[in-house]
Amino acid sequence: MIPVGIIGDGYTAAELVRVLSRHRRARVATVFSTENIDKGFAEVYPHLLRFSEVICEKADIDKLKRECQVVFLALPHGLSAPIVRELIGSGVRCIDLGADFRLKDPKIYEEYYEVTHEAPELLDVAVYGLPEIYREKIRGTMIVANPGCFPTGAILALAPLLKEGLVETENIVIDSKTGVSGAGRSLKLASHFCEVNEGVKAYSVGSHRHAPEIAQELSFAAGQEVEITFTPHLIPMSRGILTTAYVKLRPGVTEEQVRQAFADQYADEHFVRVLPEGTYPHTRWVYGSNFVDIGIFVDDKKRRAIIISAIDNLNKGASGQAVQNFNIMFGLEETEALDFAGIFP
Ligand SMILES: NC(=O)C1=CN([C@@H]2O[C@H](COP(=O)(O)OP(=O)(O)OC[C@H]3O[C@@H](n4cnc5c(N)ncnc54)[C@H](OP(=O)(O)O)[C@@H]3O)[C@@H](O)[C@H]2O)C=CC1
Ligand SMILES: CC(=O)N[C@@H](CCC(=O)OP(=O)(O)O)C(=O)O
Repeated sequence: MIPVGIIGDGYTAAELVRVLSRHRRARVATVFSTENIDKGFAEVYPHLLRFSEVICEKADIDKLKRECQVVFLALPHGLSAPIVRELIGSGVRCIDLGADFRLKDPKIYEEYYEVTHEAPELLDVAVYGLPEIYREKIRGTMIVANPGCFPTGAILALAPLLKEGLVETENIVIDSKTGVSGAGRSLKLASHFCEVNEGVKAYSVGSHRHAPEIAQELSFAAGQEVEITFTPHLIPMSRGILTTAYVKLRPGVTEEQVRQAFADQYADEHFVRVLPEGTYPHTRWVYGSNFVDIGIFVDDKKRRAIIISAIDNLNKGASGQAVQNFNIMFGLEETEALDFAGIFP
């Protein structure tokens, strides 16, 4: 069994422990906490009773170096970078669920996250952990930058079209709706029941931190700079992200070419389900699972494609994808511990 450590005991850590509890080759050796030290993880999250015996501990990086082959960092941005530097120095591989290693340009990171990057020399060492695009690089890396939740849904919806040069690289509009668990477990006014229930609102309009991450990865796919407008909306549900993206078709591009681009890109991708024509994703079809569902509509008259994706923000948007990356890094079956359907209805 491969001993793994988890730093953090929030929602993504809980989803990691849930997924890893059915992993046949991994054992959660330790979970670090600040507020639940000495409590059983299943006491903090009773849905994990009988699925986890691990006790929350005070952070001790030396213990991770001694006992773990890989560490999942489930911390707010800014905290992971110095820890990752120390761990990889001792040969411990790291999967960072936060944002510290996703943006290749430290200036953009500092502009959007408003903190100085503490390990900019590692940005080129880290591999962006989207297996459907970077699988080969993920295999050999010491650091996986697990993607943000919105970027996972948006990039998988658009990369095939940009890679094939089928759509314009400007004026791409990406509209996402997210469940509240995306904000984490710690208490915040914006995720208070009365602030969220029975309503929908846009937030971080024109300034969300995931916009440069999406633009970076779509630009890599296109081989040229891609310009996007991204607006997230908070929806009164616990899990799930539905993303609707609008792109302009290049002259002469046909619906068949659009559909073929998705078929080609995702033919062998277990976790990407391109839905049949006329069927559009529902967040409940991926609830609790590592799947991303994609629906395609081509409006030939308006020369526009509308691509819709659905993910579970805590699973494919965070912890499921992190375990998928772990499986790839350690040469395991990529679907290990992850091959289950969502819960519906
Ligand atoms: N929730 C989601 O859907 C997704 C989250 N992510 C990212 O994953 C990371 C974890 O998110 P999530 O689990 O949802 O967040 P939570 O708020 O649920 O948990 C955050 C964890 O970080 C710990 N923490 C906070 N501040 C400190 C500190 N100063 N020192 C040490 N530990 C600290 C918290 O412990 P304590 O409260 O005890 O201080 C808690 O264990 C974040 O970077 C997030 O942006 C990525 C994709 C999706
Ligand atoms: C509902 C909600 O607040 N969602 C979060 C998603 C954060 C996240 O998952 O991403 P990082 O890892 O990049 O912080 C947000 O919009 O900031």
